[in-house]
Amino acid sequence: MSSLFVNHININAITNNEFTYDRVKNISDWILNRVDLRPKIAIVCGSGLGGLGERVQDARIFPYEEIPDFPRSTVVGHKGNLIVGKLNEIPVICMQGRFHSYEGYSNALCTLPMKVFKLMGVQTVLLTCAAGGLNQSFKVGDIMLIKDHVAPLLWTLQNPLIGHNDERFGPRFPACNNIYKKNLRDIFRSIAEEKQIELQEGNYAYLGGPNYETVTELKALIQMGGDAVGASTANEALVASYCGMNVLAIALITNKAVIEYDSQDFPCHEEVIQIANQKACVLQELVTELVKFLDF
Ligand SMILES: O=P(O)(O)O[C@H]1O[C@H](CO)[C@@H](O)[C@H]1O
Ligand SMILES: Nc1nc2[nH]cnc2c(=O)[nH]1
Repeated sequence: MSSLFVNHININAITNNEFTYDRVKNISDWILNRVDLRPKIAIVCGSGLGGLGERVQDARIFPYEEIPDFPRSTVVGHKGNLIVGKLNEIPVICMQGRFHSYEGYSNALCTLPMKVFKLMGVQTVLLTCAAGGLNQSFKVGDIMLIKDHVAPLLWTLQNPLIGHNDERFGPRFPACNNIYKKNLRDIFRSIAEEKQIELQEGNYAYLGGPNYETVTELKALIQMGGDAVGASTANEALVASYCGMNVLAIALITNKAVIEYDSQDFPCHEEVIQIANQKACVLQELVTELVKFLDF
């Protein structure tokens, strides 16, 4: 089987024709052949949130570069390990670092792990991310449960579902009005309530990055219904849902969107990582409790 990569650059930029069922199955079998556990829950750690992976016990750690046909993590705050083990006694598979389209990966490649999870037998995908707060009532450090997304990039040829559709993954025309499952959000909310952790809920706006947004773009995203903005998660949620898996997604608000022109404030990745690191333990606590309720 020939590699999809030339010097780690994805040569399959537009269609997902190269991500055949057999090729994805090859990756999924490669992982399953190396572990005894059969996780039904997958967790994706966002920028600065990889500490969750360190909570996984009896862990088998696979650096991405060891996994056949897997992309590499190139972003600070994304370690690039796939971890299989137990969180709170529950079998999980955890991505310590994700792939973003601004790294030069097509959205089809960014979301390849979702298809791998599907073929491994995963039923629930838990996505985490760092995001900028568009909703002016949000504070830095808030945790936002994602209710829905708006993703202008996915209205274009960047949509990861473009190309040949293999029905063994999902339908040609998937419905998307119910991606982020209410029952999972309800469970997460009740865990937060019990722990007296304040929770926000809102819509995630997805842009490709790598630049942070202009003031006018931010205003447009607010008009579109966005409460937080980032460069991930929505593409993964779309593909996970298309594959028939349950999706829960949580954004940590690491910065407030600067929606005044001529402001001297500006976002930066160092601050995103710093805030994510500071607040990661709260998110980790919630997720560790949550997995007990997802292993059905
Ligand atoms: O979405 P995650 O991977 O958490 O990362 C977020 O943080 C980075 C910007 O600081 C962007 O990649 C944005 O998407
Ligand atoms: N695009 C984008 N990604 C982020 N990740 C964390 N904060 C932000 C932000 O303000 N914009």
